[in-house]
Amino acid sequence: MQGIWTTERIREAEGRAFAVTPEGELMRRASFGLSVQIADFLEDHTGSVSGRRVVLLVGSGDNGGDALWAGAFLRRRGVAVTAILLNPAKAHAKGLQALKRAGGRAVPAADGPQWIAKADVVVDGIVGISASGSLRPDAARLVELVEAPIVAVDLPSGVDPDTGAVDGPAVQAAKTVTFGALKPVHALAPVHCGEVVLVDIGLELSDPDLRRLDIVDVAAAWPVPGPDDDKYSQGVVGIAAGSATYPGAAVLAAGSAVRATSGLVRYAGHAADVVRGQWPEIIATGTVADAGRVQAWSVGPGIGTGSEGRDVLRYVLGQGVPVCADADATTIIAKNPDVLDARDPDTPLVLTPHAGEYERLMGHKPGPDRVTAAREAAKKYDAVVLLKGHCTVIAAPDGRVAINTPRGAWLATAGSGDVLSGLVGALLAAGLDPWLAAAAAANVHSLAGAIAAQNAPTSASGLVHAIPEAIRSIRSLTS
Ligand SMILES: NC(=O)C1=CN([C@@H]2O[C@H](COP(=O)(O)OP(=O)(O)OC[C@H]3O[C@@H](n4cnc5c(N)ncnc54)[C@H](OP(=O)(O)O)[C@@H]3O)[C@@H](O)[C@H]2O)[C@@H](O)CC1
Ligand SMILES: [K+]
Repeated sequence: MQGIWTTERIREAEGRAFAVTPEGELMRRASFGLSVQIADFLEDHTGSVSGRRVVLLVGSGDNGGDALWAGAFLRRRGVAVTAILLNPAKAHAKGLQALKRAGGRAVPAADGPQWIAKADVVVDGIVGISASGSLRPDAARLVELVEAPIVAVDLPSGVDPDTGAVDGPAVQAAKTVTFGALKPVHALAPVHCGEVVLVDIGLELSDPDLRRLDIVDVAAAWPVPGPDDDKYSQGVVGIAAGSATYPGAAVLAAGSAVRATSGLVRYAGHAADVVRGQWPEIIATGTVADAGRVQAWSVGPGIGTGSEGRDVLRYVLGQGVPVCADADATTIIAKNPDVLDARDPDTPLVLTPHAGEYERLMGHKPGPDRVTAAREAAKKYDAVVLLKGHCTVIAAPDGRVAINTPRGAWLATAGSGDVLSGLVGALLAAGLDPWLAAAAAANVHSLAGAIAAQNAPTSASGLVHAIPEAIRSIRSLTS
């Protein structure tokens, strides 16, 4: 798993590193690594390094210092470097001196536009981990003029380092070069960061605040049958979804569970005939009480929020097995919290709200800090909370948080959530830790979306059919 640390933790680690390294050494490591990455970027995008024109946007702190020092290193490789100083009096003095000594130019913001127009690459050294709020007007005016690709220093300026929130003008980078460790912005604002490259500067950090699942983690977690397994030993999942009028949710959630693992899938609900017709391998019954034993339930999509849905949810919560409560089940819980009385507190519960369902559950919107929002809901409901959005945040009641960074936005299609709930249910039935089950499901869900879409719109059915290919491609990395 990739660890991600908040800016507070990064600063603490920097403080420890400062105490044992010569003055300026950390910045030297950071800016040298940055210069190498900028040169690589130039090579990739223009075919050469020497003779190219790089413009640095330099703010008033060490982020600007990194940019200035990197500019000095790039001069040695024959790059023409111009620094636009947003606040000349506060520009990093030693970095500025180094750039000038190396033959670089420094100009005030008023002269910026003419240099920006001629740049092959623009480097964003406006602000780093001490950022607050979106870009200030002087910086925003210059960024707006940029047509060349931008390489961001540490993080794209204007994006909140700890939440990834953007509430005004912000840099949209093609590449972000960060130092020491990944920060939340890198997982939560992928569109603004572009490609993220981590330069090691020797920070020592443990116990990440957040995590991002590597594809190898997903491959290792995904249940694979052994020679002694049969259809029961791999986990039987029950799907309670859909209705006679709207059988689609049932077909998608149950089909997704079929595709996810080799365990048995039971379906219970009014869409039994349709489900059986689409998926002959599913044992389908009319009611949850008739469904037989399962190792986990996935309940909610399309069951309605009336008394019947309530009874179904109460029944599955009382079975002493892990439950993934999705869609209508979330709304039922929000409106009738007493249904949770049926739950044995020791059995895992996974809730999968989108922002609107979150608001129903918590009485307020998730807000810009989605990690804290998911953590609060996980605590309140003593459940794993998978907060849907462009980036999915998965919080466990014990405080663990995983971020699933999307692969494009193709998943924003009708029925996509039903597919996710089937995946989570199948992994819960296979016995995965519920937080890992939710995170791994989100990961394969987004990969299946990318495979199904192939740069054109896809459907939830397309997603279901792409699940085996997604699992295959993940497993190919480890086998
Ligand atoms: N420490 C280390 O070991 C290492 C650190 N390294 C580097 O240092 C960076 C952190 O540097 P830092 O702490 O000096 O502050 P930084 O982020 O440059 O901000 C500067 C000032 O900008 C202002 N400002 C705030 N918000 C703003 C906005 N929205 N738009 C515009 N301006 C805004 C605000 O000042 P104000 O104008 O409010 O007085 C703020 O104080 C880090 O990201 C990494 O790149 C690396 O070299 C590795 C070693
Ligand atoms: K920056």
